[in-house]
Amino acid sequence: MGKKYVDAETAAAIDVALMRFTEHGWLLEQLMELAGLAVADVLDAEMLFIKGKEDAEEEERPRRRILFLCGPGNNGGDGLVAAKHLSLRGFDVDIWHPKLNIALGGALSGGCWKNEKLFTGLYYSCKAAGCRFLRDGQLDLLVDGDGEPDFEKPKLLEYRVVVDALFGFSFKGEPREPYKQVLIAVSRIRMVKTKDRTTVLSVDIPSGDDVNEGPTQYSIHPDALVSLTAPKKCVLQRARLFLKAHDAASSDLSHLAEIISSCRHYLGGRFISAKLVEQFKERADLKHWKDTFDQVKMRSPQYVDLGRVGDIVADDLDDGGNKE
Ligand SMILES: NC(=O)C1=CN([C@@H]2O[C@H](COP(=O)(O)OP(=O)(O)OC[C@H]3O[C@@H](n4cnc5c(N)ncnc54)[C@H](O)[C@@H]3O)[C@@H](O)[C@H]2O)[C@@H](O)CC1
Repeated sequence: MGKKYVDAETAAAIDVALMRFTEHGWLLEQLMELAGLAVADVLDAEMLFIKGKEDAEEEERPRRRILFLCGPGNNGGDGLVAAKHLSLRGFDVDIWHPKLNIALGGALSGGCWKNEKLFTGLYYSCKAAGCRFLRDGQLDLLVDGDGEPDFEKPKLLEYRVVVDALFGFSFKGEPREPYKQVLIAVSRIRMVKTKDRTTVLSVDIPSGDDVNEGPTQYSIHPDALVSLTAPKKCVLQRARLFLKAHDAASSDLSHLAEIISSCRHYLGGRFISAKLVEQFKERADLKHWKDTFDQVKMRSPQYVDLGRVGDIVADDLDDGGNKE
């Protein structure tokens, strides 16, 4: 019973199995393209929640600006794919990807980045789609809505949406720079109380979370999360934290509870076959997520809307899912 939420080790093993040539035969490029496409589709749908998109009049265009924060691994690659698709759909897309900046500057050449060719290709397709890459130091991390918009050095709050594609299921330990300062800045966005503040969307894992243990002091608390293949344990830990914080007397904790529970949760990356379910049945309940996708077959091929993280808790408490 249980095991619906997968741990870091199982998520990595599923990834390896999917890409084993004679087993499931997926290529990383294929998985990443579909994962990134799901993120783009979710964001497009999310825009209906986010006021200001409806008519794309010229004066509204800054409201359609999206910033992608991309980390050094494949989570960052999902971000690049989603950025490309959204730019092709008419959004103004900026990308912060420090590892690509270093690679393109020549410092990472010589084969020390296994997927350099894939990422360099993504760089050029993002550029061709109209995305702008921010140079080092070009992003103003102050979470301060005042002052004139500065196209050359945009502030986080000038974006309508910030996409957190910093870290996925291989994140470990305390974040290193330059990512640490960015995590701290983005986590502050949720504290801004203005009506149309920047929306934060996380890819696969809210960055800063310990994949198995859940939120840490560096965690981003997104408005929306797109889990890929199957939600990870940190989502369940968030749900547990929500219940604990919800019952607490302190107003800070109840604010945190509200933030966690209101996060909208989606599932993308439809890669689960009956064979994969069978292969991993001792470690994970992938059948549950395969069925979840199967139920919505034709309506949204790229993703499923799972409701709010707070709602998932209630379901899981009912069926005892993942209780150790
Ligand atoms: N099976 C799936 O559903 C798919 C997963 N994909 C994505 O791939 C992700 C996993 O990719 P990766 O294994 O490359 O891992 P991540 O993208 O999680 O990141 C690994 C990178 O982060 C660095 N890192 C780890 N801890 C750090 C720390 N504390 N401070 C700074 N840097 C740190 C590592 O050195 C490595 O460069 C998933 O979360 C998902 O987003 C997709 O690309 C393809 C499909």
